[in-house]
Amino acid sequence: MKGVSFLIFSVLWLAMIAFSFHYQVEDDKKYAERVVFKQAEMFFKHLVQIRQWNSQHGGVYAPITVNTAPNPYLKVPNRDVSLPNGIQLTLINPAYMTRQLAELEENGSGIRFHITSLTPIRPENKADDWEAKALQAFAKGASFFTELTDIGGQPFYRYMGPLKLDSDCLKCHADQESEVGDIRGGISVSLPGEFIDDFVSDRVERLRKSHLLIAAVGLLALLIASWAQSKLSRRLTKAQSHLQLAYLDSLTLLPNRRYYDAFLRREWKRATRHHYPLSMIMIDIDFFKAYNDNLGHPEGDQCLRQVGRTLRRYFRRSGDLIARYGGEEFCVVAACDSMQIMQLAEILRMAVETMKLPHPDSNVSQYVTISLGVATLIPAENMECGDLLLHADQALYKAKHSGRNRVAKYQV
Ligand SMILES: Nc1nc2c(ncn2[C@@H]2O[C@H](COP(=O)(O)OP(=O)(O)OP(=O)(O)O)[C@@H](O)[C@H]2O)c(=O)[nH]1
Repeated sequence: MKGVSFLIFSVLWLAMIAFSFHYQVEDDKKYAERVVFKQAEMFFKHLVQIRQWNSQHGGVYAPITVNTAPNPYLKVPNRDVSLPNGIQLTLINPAYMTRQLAELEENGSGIRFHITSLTPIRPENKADDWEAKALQAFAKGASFFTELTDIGGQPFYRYMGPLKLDSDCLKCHADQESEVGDIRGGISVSLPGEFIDDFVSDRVERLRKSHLLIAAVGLLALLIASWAQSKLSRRLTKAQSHLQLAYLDSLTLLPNRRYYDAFLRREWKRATRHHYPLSMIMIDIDFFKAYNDNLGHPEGDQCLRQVGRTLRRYFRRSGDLIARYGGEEFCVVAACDSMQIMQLAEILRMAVETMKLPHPDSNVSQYVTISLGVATLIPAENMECGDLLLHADQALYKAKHSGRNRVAKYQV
């Protein structure tokens, strides 16, 4: 893994961790909200049960005190009674009881609930804007209404459920034009937002720690992988350069004799299996000894490099090979017929001649030239690849002895 890849993977990894953190925090918040609304719903249902108990008894009597004054909106016979010992009692109906409980609850736990209706008998039971919205929703068939909203600038999780008129209710509400099953109003339950703040901040802290740990472990793993990979690639590069040294001629950077031998054997076997012709060109620089003698060995090396570069330009196909055979000799192996190899040989000869590399001591040209011996065989089981080499060598001998700077073909 190179530096850039390591950086990209690290950024991707950290982005994934950030996404996971954000997703889980949001999910936990939603979960906490669901729990709070569920609590509010249970609170509402519990209140309804208590109210039912009260209405089943037609209300309950309690001593009249400063906090429990007779309910002026309760128009029933025997609302206030006196015990023989003189104690004054007043009837507490479900609505009155709910209001009293609401006061206790708000002062105690901070949970607020409010019995309300769109047409309240008691002005204090008037619905606030949010409750009015909920009551309108009940009128359209909603069975409950929830929202995270604010009361007096403070966040509250609010739940509201409808109150339906039953036969016990009619004992007190007989004067109203209502029937059993009608929605008489509702009770809103409001839980302070701060109820879940502690839970959420605790979860966020835990998630932050676990995500930081996972991010660090991931980065460490990436770092180790990157280090291991760069070590491996260093080894590979080293092995590759050893391999190149083993198979490349260091002067011309062409494949060397060892590579050529292996290549020829492999191509020979393949051509034998598939019965197609294999051709070879042996190439030798003309009067190279004289070139060396005249210009010096370093110039001779330079000449070999230039000839090698020029010849190499014609070999792009993976099935063809040009190699430095040894000394000032080059060798070509190609999977083609005799006509094609003759054409290629002539192209190579002209390519070297048109380099116009001055040769001060050549008998055939003022420039460096080459002689080429060409041979083609369709390999068979009873032949050897050395036969092809021998034929090409004999053709080269012919080219040399018939004047140099030419192509000669092996003739049986
Ligand atoms: N500079 C240099 N010369 C080399 C290298 N390898 C072989 N030679 C020289 O190549 C020359 C080959 O000479 P010969 O085999 O006599 O052939 P020639 O002079 O080219 O004559 P013909 O091939 O008959 O045209 C020798 O002088 C070798 O020293 C090399 O790597 N560098």
